[in-house]
Amino acid sequence: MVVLAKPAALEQIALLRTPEAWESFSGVPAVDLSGPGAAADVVRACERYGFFSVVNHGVPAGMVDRLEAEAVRFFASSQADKDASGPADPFGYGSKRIGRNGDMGWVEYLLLAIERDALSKASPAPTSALRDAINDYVGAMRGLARTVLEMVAEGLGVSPRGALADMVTGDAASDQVFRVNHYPPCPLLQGLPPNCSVTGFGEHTDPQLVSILHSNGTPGLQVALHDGRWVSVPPNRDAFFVNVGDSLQVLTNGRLRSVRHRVVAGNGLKSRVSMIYFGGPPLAQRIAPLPQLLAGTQSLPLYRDFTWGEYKKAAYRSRLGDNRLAPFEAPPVATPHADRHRS
Ligand SMILES: C=C1C[C@]23C[C@@]1(O)CC[C@H]2[C@@]12CCC[C@@](C)(C(=O)O1)[C@H]2[C@@H]3C(=O)O
Ligand SMILES: O=C(O)CCC(=O)C(=O)O
Repeated sequence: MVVLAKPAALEQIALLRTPEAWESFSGVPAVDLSGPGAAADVVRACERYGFFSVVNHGVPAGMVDRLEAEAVRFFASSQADKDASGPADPFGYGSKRIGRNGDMGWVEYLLLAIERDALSKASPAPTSALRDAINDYVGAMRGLARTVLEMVAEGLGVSPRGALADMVTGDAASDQVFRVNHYPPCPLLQGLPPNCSVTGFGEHTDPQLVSILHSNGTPGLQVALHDGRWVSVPPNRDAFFVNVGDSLQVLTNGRLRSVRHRVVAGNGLKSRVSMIYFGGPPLAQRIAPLPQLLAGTQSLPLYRDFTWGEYKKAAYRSRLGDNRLAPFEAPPVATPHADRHRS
C-alpha cells in the first residue's frame, strides 16, 4: 500500500494506492445453507478465511430491497435532516468520523442498537418507514446469525448445538448493533491515478461473534487473507457475507480466526450501500475458549477469561486498526514444552 499526497478536503482520511487488491477475488467460499454438509463447509470457510458468503439463505429479496431503498432515501435527505439523527455517539447518524478515537473514513452511516429483536429506544430511527424496514430485516439477520452459529457448533462438535447461538439470540440482554453505511463516490480523487482510492472504512476486525453484511452492487469491500494479502470481494446482491469476529476466535481458541477487512471508496459513479448486523452477547457473558474444544487435546487456552463487557469497554477505547485481542492473550506458560501446544 502506498499513501499519497492528497487534496486538503480529504483531511485525515488515508488515500491508498492498492493495484493488487483491486482484482476481484474468486476464492470467497459460498456456503449453501440448505445443502448437505453445510456445517462442515461453514467451519472450513471460517478456519481458512474467517469469511464466507451465504447463498440459499431464505431471506426474501423484497425485505432487503425495501431497507436499502429506505436507507438510500435517508442518505439523500438534507444534511440538516441527517444531522438531526446524530451524532453517532453512542448511536445515530455519523459522517466521516468513526468511533471516538480519531478514525476517519469517506463514509456516512447510521449506527443503531438492537434490543431483543427491534431497534432500541436509544436508537430512534429517523422515519417510521426506515424503522419498520430495519426491524423486519434485523429479525431475519438474527435468524441467519443463529443458523450460522448452530452450524459452527455442529461442525466443531460443540454441544448443545445452540451453545454459541444462544449467546447472541437466546438472551434478551444480548448486545446487538446494526449499521447502515453509505460510501458516496469521491470526486476529490478525480485527476489522480485510476488505481487510487480513499479509505471508506479503515481496516479492522469485528469484536463480536459474527457479523452479517449485505451490500448493493458497488464494490469496495476488501478482506485480508491469512498470508496478509488484501483482496477485493466481488459484490453479490443475492448473498450475505459472514465475518468471524474476535469473540468467536476466542471461544474457539483461535481455530476460527476473525477477519481483517476494510472498505475502499473509488472515484466511480456509484455509491456503495452496506448494512451490517453485529451479533454480540450480553455484557456479563464470559468469553473464554470452550472447554469442550480443549478437552482431549494438548492445546492450552490462548486467551484468558474475560467478559464481553470488559472486552467491549477496551475495544471502544481502541483505534479501528488495533489488534484488540492482544491484551487478552494468555501469559506464556513457564514449561519448556508449552509452546509446542500453542498452534
Ligand atoms: C474505532 C472504533 C469504531 C468501533 C469502536 C472502535 O473504538 C473500535 C471497534 C469499532 C467497531 C468495528 C465493528 C463495528 C462497531 C460498531 C463495533 O462494535 O466495533 C465499530 C465501532 C464503531 O463504529 O463505533
Ligand atoms: O461497508 C462495508 O462493506 C463494511 C463496513 C464495516 O466493516 C463496518 O461497518 O464495520
